[in-house]
Amino acid sequence: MADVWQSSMDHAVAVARKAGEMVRGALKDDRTVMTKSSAVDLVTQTDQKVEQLIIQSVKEKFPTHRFIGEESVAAGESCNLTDDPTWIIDPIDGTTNFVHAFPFVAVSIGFSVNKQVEFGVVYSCLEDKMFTARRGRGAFCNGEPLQVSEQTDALVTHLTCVFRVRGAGTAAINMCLVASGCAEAYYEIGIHVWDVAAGSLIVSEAGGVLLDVDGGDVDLMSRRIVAANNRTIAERIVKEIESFTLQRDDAPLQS
Ligand SMILES: O=P(O)(O)O[C@H]1[C@H](O)[C@@H](O)[C@H](O)[C@H](O)[C@@H]1O
Ligand SMILES: [Mg+2]
Repeated sequence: MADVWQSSMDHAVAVARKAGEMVRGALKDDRTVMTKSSAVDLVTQTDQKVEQLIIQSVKEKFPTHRFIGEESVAAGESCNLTDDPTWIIDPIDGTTNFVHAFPFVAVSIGFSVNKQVEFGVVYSCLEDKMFTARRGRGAFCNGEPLQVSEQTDALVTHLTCVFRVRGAGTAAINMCLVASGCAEAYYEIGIHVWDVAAGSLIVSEAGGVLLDVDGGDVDLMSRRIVAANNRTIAERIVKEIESFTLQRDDAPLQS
């Protein structure tokens, strides 16, 4: 990656830290649910405030960059990835955790150019862990290099009856667990591009493998992903799970 994106990445890390402070503060006194479109799809005022904080601060520094943010899309903005530099933002990944004070909550910022993720930042707010990756330059947690595990006996961070299962309740942190070598794999159908844009690069830069749940190449707009420490485990998951298709994130908006 050309060094031209380093200042964007530095800004992403700084604003993710600031956003994390806001999330930690709100955990103490502002976890009220504003809307609930399903049992798992909650929105709080903090989700919206954090997204605004990130977008405003990026706009000031990089006025030509574009955005895909969970709350902006919920408010009706389009979710199309173009070749332009684009910040893909999940202000609180793990909103249900946040509402319950379950201590795994992340700010996730992916940055894509020419539809390719160039860097990813996941800040696990309560653990105070800053996960970062730049394409071709490795993945790190608080500055320490990350490497996926060499285990062949898989611990998986999502539901399946074949593997041992743990789950943090946030796609971004689940993927960082794989990148850190604490779990061998994560898969999910139903996630969105903002949940996995940053985490997917962190996994692949830590030496992991990404697949679609049908075994093809991963497509960040398809709402499905398998992330594993190696291809054998990724392919075993593909074989074991029953896949299905959901409306893509970039499907045309219904008029
Ligand atoms: O909506 P937010 O941003 O909190 O994120 C989602 C998580 O990332 C999923 O892993 C998880 O399974 C849920 O779908 C959750 O909603
Ligand atoms: Mg999310």
